[in-house]
Amino acid sequence: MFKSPALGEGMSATLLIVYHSQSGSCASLAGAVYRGAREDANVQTVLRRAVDASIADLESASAMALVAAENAGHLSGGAKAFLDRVFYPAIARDLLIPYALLISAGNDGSGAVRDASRMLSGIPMSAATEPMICKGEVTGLHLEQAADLGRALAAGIDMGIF
Ligand SMILES: Cc1cc2nc3c(=O)[nH]c(=O)nc-3n(C[C@H](O)[C@H](O)[C@H](O)COP(=O)(O)O)c2cc1C
Repeated sequence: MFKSPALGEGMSATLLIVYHSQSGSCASLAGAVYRGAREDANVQTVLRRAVDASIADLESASAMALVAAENAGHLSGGAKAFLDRVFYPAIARDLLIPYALLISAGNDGSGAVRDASRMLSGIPMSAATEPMICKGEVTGLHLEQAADLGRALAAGIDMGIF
């Protein structure tokens, strides 16, 4: 792939993957996104737990993937806390970077998509892809789809689309 023409001098092409996981499901999906994205040598890929992710991580990212679960019909608390923390700082910095949502859910996921989309659109960040919802136990197919998401996001950054 080629170097993004959209990047200025000194800026890096970086995909930020932020995840919150209790049982390990979202962690394994985030890891698959990471592995897929890492295939593109022109793009730096940063994997952060939501509790550790900062506005500085977001500031240096060309795009973000948020991987989180649905809990009680809403975005999981750890992911919500991350968005709460960066919301005003991101607005202040005009961080209009594109994002992708990957939701792990027992049987629904729509509430988590609604919550995350609503908060991110308020910054306002734009959705780079349709939200991906993985229902039930994480399967090999889910992991492959997550890796494909990572590849697609990295390719978009590399080509200067994001
Ligand atoms: C407290 C709790 C509430 C949950 N609520 C929902 C829910 O409302 N809808 C749903 O589809 N799955 C629900 N689930 C299932 C989780 O979304 C699912 O197990 C997911 O894979 C958890 O990922 P994580 O452990 O990596 O955070 C819930 C799980 C827990 C522990």
